[in-house]
This record gives sequence, C-alpha cells and structure tokens, in this order.
Amino acid sequence: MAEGCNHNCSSCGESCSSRTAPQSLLEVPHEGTKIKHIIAVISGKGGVGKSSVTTSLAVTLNRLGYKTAVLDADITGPSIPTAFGINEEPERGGDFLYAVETKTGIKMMSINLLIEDQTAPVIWRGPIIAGAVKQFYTDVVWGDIDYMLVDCPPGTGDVPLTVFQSLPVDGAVIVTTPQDLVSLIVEKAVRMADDMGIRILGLVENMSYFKCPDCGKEHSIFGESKVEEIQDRFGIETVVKLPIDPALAGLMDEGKIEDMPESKLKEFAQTIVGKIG
Ligand SMILES: Nc1ncnc2c1ncn2[C@@H]1O[C@H](COP(=O)(O)OP(=O)(O)OP(=O)(O)O)[C@@H](O)[C@H]1O
Repeated sequence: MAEGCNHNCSSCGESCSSRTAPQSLLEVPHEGTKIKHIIAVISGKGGVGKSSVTTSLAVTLNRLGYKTAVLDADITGPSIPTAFGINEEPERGGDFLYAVETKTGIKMMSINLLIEDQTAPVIWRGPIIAGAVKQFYTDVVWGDIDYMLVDCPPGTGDVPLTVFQSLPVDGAVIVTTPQDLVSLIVEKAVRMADDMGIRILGLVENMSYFKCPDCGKEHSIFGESKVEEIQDRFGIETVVKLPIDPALAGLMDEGKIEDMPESKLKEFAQTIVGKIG
C-alpha cells in the first residue's frame, strides 16, 4: 500500500497492488469555479448546426434564469465568440484566465479569444488540442455556473473522448439534420456516449424543415425527418425539430445570437433540465 494512503483509489495515481478501483481521469477545476452541471453538445458529422444549437441553447437556459457558460471545445473550428459578437482577450490572473462574459451574462471561453489572428488556422495535433480543452476547464475561472455547455467538434475523435473522460459530464445532446445517413451517424455518437457511460439527454434535428413565410406550409428541404425512426431505434425520449431559419443564421453571423426570438428550444431545455434534476 502506498505511503500516506487515504483509501481513495479513484484519486490516487500510485501503481499499487492493493488498488480496489481505477484512477479517475476527471480533471479538477480552478478553486474559483463551481459548476453544477455539464452538458456536451455533439454531432456525428460537421456542418449540422451544432454551434448554432449550442449558442441558442445557452441563450435559452440563460433566459430561463440559469447561470450559463459555454466552453468552446471545437478548437480547430471555433465559432462561439462570433455568434456572441465577442473578440476581447480574456483577463489574466497569474497562471489562469477569467472566462469572458457576453452582454447577457453568459460565461465563455474559446481558443479564438487567445489567438491574435482569428483567421489563422489552429494546426495542432490531437493530444495538444485535447490538452487545450482540459485547460479550458482547469485553468479558467468560471465562477458559479448552473449549466455549462461544451461545444464539441464533430465526430467521435479525441476531443469528445477527452470531454467525456475528463469533465464530470451529466449527459449529451446530439445535433443532427434530416438525411439518409443520419441513422448511421447518430448511431456512432450514441454508441460513443454509451461506451463512456454518458447518457443522451436529447436529440435536436436541426434544419428539419422550412416553413414558407407566405403560405405557412412546411417543406422538407433536406429530406423527410428521421426523428421518429431515431427515437424508436435508440430510445431517445426528448427530441426537437428546428426549422431552417435564415434570420437565425444572420444573427449568428452578426454576433447577435442573444437577440434571437424564443424558439422550440425552450421546451427542450426545460425537459433536459428536468432530467438532470
Ligand atoms: N436552423 C438553421 N437555419 C439556418 N441556418 C442555420 C441553422 N443552423 C445552422 N445554420 C447555419 O449553418 C452554418 C453551420 O452552422 P454551425 O457552424 O452551427 O454548424 P456546426 O455543426 O457547428 O459546424 P462544424 O461542426 O463543422 O463546426 C452556419 O452558417 C449557421 O448559421
């Protein structure tokens, strides 16, 4: 048994013959950070509107009265600061950073706030990227947060894996679009979460339909919705279909996502909050 053993194997890194539990890989946040719940936002593939959904969900949770934060873990394609219209450098204090605050009080951290030229590509290998994501959790003072949303890069690579292993994630929201391959793509995301012991809180089918502003008829631009099929197949109870909304895309581009009108995400957010408890 290791010297000074406190019998808590999960927090001990010693290679010890008396080990009764594996070492926890969970990172420890800064002492100035108190986060109650963490939700990872994932997608099987890129361009489905994951960042758009993350920021809209953050705005919705914030409006519901929860202290909300967004950790932009999409290191090579960060778009969270743009959506909030923020390009200020975070305040530094010793060897840590303070999360920046949007105009409505959402806390945020992104690699784009730390690089001088925001158009320069971040060309880092997987382990460095994963390290940066961990540091956004450990070396950033987030303050008191009810819900932190983690915008993961698309796919099932290093970063979602790091987020699931290193952060105390309560569950994941999967973002998808209606298309033939969606079932396969969602299955990958569901299985990754399952394998890591992370529960799926809900599924967002983004750009599900377009509602004609003249006649009100709904058109399935990218194909028929696959939501019901996915619900049955994977047992995901909470789903929402979001329309193609050019005005929302405009708000994202202009950095005014906080001016978005109330959306179907409100009910969705209330349901997942109820699930987390
Ligand atoms: N419901 C929507 N209606 C109209 N445009 C949308 C909608 N959702 C997202 N978009 C637009 O689609 C583009 C891609 O969205 P976004 O950046 O959120 O995707 P993403 O899944 O995060 O991409 P990636 O994973 O590749 O970083 C953006 O220009 C965004 O404004």
